Amino acid sequence: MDERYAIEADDISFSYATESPALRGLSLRVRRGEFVCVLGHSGCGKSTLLSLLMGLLDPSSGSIKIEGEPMRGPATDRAIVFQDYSLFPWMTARQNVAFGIEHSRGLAKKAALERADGYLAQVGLYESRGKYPHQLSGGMRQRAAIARALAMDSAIWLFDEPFSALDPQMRGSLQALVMELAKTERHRTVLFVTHNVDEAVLLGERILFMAGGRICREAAVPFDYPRAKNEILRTPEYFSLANSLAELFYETRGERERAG
Ligand SMILES: Nc1ncnc2c1ncn2[C@@H]1O[C@H](COP(=O)(O)OP(=O)(O)OP(=O)(O)O)[C@@H](O)[C@H]1O
Repeated sequence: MDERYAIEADDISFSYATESPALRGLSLRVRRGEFVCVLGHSGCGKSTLLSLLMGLLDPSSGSIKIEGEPMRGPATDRAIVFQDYSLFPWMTARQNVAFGIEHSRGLAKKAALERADGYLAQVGLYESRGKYPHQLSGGMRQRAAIARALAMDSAIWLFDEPFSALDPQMRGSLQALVMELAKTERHRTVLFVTHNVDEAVLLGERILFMAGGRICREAAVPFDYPRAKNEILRTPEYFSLANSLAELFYETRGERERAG
């Protein structure tokens, strides 16, 4: 068992029933405590990869290890945050967060609700804890989803384009929140899927670029944490990395159709 890696995927392939393969021999390694962003065109297999890493789908070939152990389906060592918030609409923000605590840690309802308040405060949502999802803005709902992931105390966080539907200001404040929670509070392992080059460069320590169901390129991000967007945006390193990633988007357009 290799202690260095939180996630190891070796040569994994996956096909949906009627489709050409969504993943084709993909391999990746994410070190413990590393923040890795995954970029790629729509349809290149990013969400499928996350579903396999959550244990919601099984690879048709290849193997996955989580914290050095063979994948055994969904477990609380991994939490996922989706673009569409995925909160229970009939529960308040507080109840949504408490639900995960109650069921993953076996706490009584009252204790779970009290614990939930702490996590909601951490994401700036304490005042709105009694509101239902439809009473919250998109950004607030995403904060609640992040509080739920915090409450699960999972060592690995998977994000599937969580901020794509948000306006730039909200997106900026949630990016800062995720970086702070992932990097300063405790070293979590994060795999963050996004379409957005700027977001990948701002957040990631390493960027994996996917095309045609596998990883075709990777790049190290040359900035230390904590990072401030307005500082890194002006550097030549930022400009050069963002440009080379934008070029990759251009080069790999239509890749999946060619591969299929
Ligand atoms: N449930 C499904 N049934 C059949 N085909 C699917 C299913 N989910 C995804 N696919 C197909 O598998 C391929 C990979 O899809 P996936 O959602 O993983 O890509 P993605 O990179 O996450 O795309 P996006 O960025 O648009 O979310 C696509 O061709 C998609 O149409």
